[in-house]
Amino acid sequence: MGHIQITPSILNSDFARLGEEVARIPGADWVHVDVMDNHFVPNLTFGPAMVEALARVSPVPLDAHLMIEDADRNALAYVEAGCGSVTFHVEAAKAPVRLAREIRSAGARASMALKPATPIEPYEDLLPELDMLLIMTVEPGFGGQKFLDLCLPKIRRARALMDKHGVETWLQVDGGVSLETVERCAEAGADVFVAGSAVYSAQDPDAMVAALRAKAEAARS
Ligand SMILES: O=C(CO)[C@H](O)[C@H](O)COP(=O)(O)O
Ligand SMILES: [Co+2]
Repeated sequence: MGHIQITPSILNSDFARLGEEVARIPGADWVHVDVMDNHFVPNLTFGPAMVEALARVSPVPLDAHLMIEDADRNALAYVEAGCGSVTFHVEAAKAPVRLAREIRSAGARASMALKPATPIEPYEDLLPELDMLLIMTVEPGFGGQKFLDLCLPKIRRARALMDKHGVETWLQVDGGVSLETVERCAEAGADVFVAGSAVYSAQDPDAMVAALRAKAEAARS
């Protein structure tokens, strides 16, 4: 299992002041950028030009979460925009192995996401192709939703499969992660934690990053 990483999502931050919003979380490991196309999910956010502008000012690297159809054709634009990690949804990729290899060849970490109802087992053999697996803990589309406890067994099963294959793949959780739920995720085997509303609704977002990290680290020991 990798070290604990905290990745605030800017989805619930102030879109009119994005440069200032990312400057409020210097203690984060990554900034999580939720790209939505109004087709794969019923919501619309940023495209590559906006992400490229954010990458230029962010104090930490960008972790793009692509909730877009036709990931095969569109994912590389986010590597070119300067993201250090690019996550595509397996439900939106026609050729996930080829896509993961293309993302890696282009110079970013390759990551694949699973919606809550998508099982991990059919994708076990893909784990060595991935730098990170994202297990969604809400239905993708919106920030501020309630954490789905029904996803915890899948996190445990994914961690067991990673151990079985001896891979270094990080295990990210995204959706409803807060001081109330972060321990459950860490105990189940997650090591990378996305938190949007928990971080940006806090008085001091960087202190919330530290508090989430402390809870996750304590849950693991
Ligand atoms: O991918 C996402 C939604 O589809 C977001 O990353 C996620 O919901 C973060 O926000 P919150 O922590 O408020 O749930
Ligand atoms: Co996300």
